[in-house]
Amino acid sequence: MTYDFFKYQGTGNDFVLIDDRNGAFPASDQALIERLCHRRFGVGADGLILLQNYPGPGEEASEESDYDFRMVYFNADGAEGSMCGNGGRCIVRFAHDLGLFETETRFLAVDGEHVAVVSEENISLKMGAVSVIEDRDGLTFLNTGSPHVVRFVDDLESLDVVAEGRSIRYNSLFQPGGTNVNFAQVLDDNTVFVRTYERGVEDETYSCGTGVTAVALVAHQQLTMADPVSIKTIGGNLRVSFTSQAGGGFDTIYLIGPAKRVFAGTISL
Ligand SMILES: N[C@H](CCC[C@H](N)C(=O)O)C(=O)O
Repeated sequence: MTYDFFKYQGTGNDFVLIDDRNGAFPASDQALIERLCHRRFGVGADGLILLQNYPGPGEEASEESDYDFRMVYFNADGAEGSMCGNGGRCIVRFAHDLGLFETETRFLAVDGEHVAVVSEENISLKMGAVSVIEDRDGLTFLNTGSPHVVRFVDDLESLDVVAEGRSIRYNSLFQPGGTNVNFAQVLDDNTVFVRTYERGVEDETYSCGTGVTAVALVAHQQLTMADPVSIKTIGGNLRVSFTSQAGGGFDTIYLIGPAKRVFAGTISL
């Protein structure tokens, strides 16, 4: 079998994208997906994303669920992950490149509906609402589609993100699922530098979309940083805009930044 694939990256968070509208890709083959994401034995990526038809076989679309496509996201370890913000921006660029919509799209992901707008450079992706920011034994924890710890530090450049991140990722407070871990340093009144340890990749990535979204909301709540928050990651710059609710939650959250096609190829099995 052969499968055409495309490689996309969003601020250095990189993904194998496959047009699976015919449903032929063996999505339950975890070892295969892990191998394709491997940087020595495969294409190399932080995750693999399928673009599927909505409704799928046996599903019925209602008027409210008139989606352009469905996003199915796998982490580099081959397991289906929770929501991926940079992957979401990449699949929107992919769907746009495939001609599935012109400027605005609605699609379905594991955490529900997303809308997104494409401009020349940037993809603005609407994220799910966040109802609560928790304190778990002094660690700030929230779910922005994926689970995230946010910790502010003074010297992010020299921090051992993998060692520190891994110890929090496996902390019993977050089991059985574990958590992604973001370390953040305030650079100025509305800019934060973020480095993320990603579960499922089990390493630091160059950028994490749901992670920087989490950091922006915590920066607003704990440090009164104003909307929109500018984020610097190793892989580039992002912006997060949001509305804060009286009860402490957030909605109309947008993750904004570039997403690009890098190359195309063919996987032969
Ligand atoms: N890189 C992704 C996060 C993937 C989340 C994944 N690591 C998990 O928790 O399953 C992003 O841009 O939001």
